[in-house]
Amino acid sequence: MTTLIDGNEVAAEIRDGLADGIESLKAEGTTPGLATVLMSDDPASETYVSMKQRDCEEVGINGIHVELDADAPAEELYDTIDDLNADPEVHGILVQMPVPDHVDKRRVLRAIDPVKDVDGFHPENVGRMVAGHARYKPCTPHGIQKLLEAYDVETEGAEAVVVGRSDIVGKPMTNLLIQKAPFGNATTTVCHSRTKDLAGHLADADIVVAAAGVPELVTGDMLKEGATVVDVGINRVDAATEKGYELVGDVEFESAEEVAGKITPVPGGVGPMTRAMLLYNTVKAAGLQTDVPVDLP
Ligand SMILES: NC(=O)C1=CN([C@@H]2O[C@H](COP(=O)(O)OP(=O)(O)OC[C@H]3O[C@@H](n4cnc5c(N)ncnc54)[C@H](OP(=O)(O)O)[C@@H]3O)[C@@H](O)[C@H]2O)C=CC1
Ligand SMILES: Nc1nc(=O)c2c([nH]1)NC[C@@H]1CN(c3ccc(C(=O)N[C@@H](CCC(=O)O)C(=O)O)cc3)C=[N+]21
Repeated sequence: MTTLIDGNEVAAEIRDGLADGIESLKAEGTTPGLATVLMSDDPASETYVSMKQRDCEEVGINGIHVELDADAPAEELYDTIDDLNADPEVHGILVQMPVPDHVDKRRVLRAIDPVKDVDGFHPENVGRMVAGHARYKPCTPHGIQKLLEAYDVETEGAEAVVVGRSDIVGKPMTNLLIQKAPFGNATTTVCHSRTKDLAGHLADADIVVAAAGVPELVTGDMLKEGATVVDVGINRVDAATEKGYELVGDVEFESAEEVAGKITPVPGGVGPMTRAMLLYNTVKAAGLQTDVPVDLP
């Protein structure tokens, strides 16, 4: 029997687990605040950001949203970040990626005060994570570790294959999986667009994390019997639905489900976990900035 990994359920448990920390902060006069900054007309980005704001409201985090025109001068974004860095009510800042081409993405990541960088993308935070003492683990890979924990997936000694090497998913996921730490200790292979024999690598994998942004790249025939399959991909493909599209992952669910031991769906798998871990990092950030001890789930 294949187990469906329910990201909505585990994300709800994480959100519940944040209530005590949020209470402790409020008792000391602090409401955790998360600022989201959107500089894009992309409808998918707009959807994600509004979901993040709704999550904040649900758990009692103060959500602040800033929207900039996609063709506004880059300076407007840099100035916005400076203002949010200086605002004591803002404990976490997320600039939705991608930013327009005329904006220097690396400058954006460096501009965010590292203690408010709840994405964990600032070079200082990347360095800390790689060195094994993360301040904020990046939300998607951290959420995946929480899913593995919730479904008793043993990573120690496992063969893991990460498909994709992006700065926001593939690289940090690989880093966490190879760490000498809980939900690490996996023997990890990273595949990318120049990989010659993706199927050959996948055939040996006990754990597959698919984050390529290619609809249904990974199919059941490539997988090892009983593998745990984590599908990060969120691809909008044209379909005769009310919205005119449907979401598909980087894994062909129908064929993969036949072979996998445990598998995440899209939607309802990794996506809700990414959002839950953003709330987690925001509560942690508020604790660090106010010296209030907070218990985290
Ligand atoms: N569920 C969630 O919470 C999140 C979902 N996503 C989704 O996850 C997917 C990946 O996102 P992200 O990491 O930002 O994407 P990027 O486009 O930044 O990176 C994609 C990676 O996949 C590799 N790749 C592309 N094609 C292939 C292929 N045919 N075979 C093997 N590797 C390939 C690329 O290789 P190369 O480096 O050589 O170009 C690259 O490393 C997207 O669908 C995105 O929407 C992203 C973030 C969070
Ligand atoms: N600075 C920054 N940080 C990010 O974390 C970040 C980013 N930029 N840019 C884009 C990607 C993508 N991402 C998602 C988060 C949640 C869902 C999510 O909640 N998905 C739901 C449903 C989505 C839907 O219905 O459209 C699900 O999978 O069930 C998806 C994608 C965060 N990202």
